[in-house]
Amino acid sequence: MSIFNLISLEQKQQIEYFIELILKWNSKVNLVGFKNREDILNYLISDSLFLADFFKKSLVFKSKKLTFIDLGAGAGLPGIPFRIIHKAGDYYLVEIRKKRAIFLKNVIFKLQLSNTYVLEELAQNLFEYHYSADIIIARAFKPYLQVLKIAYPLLKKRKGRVVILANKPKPKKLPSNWQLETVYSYQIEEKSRYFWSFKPNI
Ligand SMILES: C[S@@+](CC[C@H](N)C(=O)[O-])C[C@H]1O[C@@H](n2cnc3c(N)ncnc32)[C@H](O)[C@@H]1O
Repeated sequence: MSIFNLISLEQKQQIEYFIELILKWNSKVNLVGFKNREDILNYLISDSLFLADFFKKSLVFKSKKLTFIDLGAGAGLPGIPFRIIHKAGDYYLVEIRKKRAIFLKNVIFKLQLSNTYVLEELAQNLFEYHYSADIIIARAFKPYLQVLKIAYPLLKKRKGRVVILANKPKPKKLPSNWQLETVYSYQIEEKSRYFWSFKPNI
């Protein structure tokens, strides 16, 4: 069964509108490498749907009032399609490039995504600006060890989790202040992909 069968007609329409906006803006702002709807859907958006499924099934994430920080959001992946499905809590998309941040603000406005915000900041500065979160998400942002380093102070107070979208079943090595709590695996176009969910050792 396709992961797209798990979402409502309204969510499918919002995702189609998001793809339309990506394709429209992509001619002027370098957002994504893929140039057609099918590839964007298969290779970029599917991950977000599996991510929503992962959150739905995981006991750790049952609280409705979670705060999410999505590091290096780019064109809004995995954040925007995830947010179309998972509407609870607050969601911060962190993106340092101005044009991409403007695109993200435009998408949030057009799709009327509530409690979803863009931070045009360096991820490394968030702690200094007193941001913190329950869940830090990263897809194609930086090597996982760097993501964990940036995320650690942001999660410390809330005993949260870091979820990294990966192409390998598990990380090679892990710093002593982290443990790998869960690995969720799924397939896209017959290739395996993974969510690594890390818990800080506090
Ligand atoms: C390779 S793209 C991935 C985008 C998206 N997560 C995806 O999976 O398609 C990485 C994004 O992170 C942004 N970025 C890189 N370093 C950053 C930093 N230190 N703080 C905030 N954003 C950063 C880049 O501008 C870029 O849009």
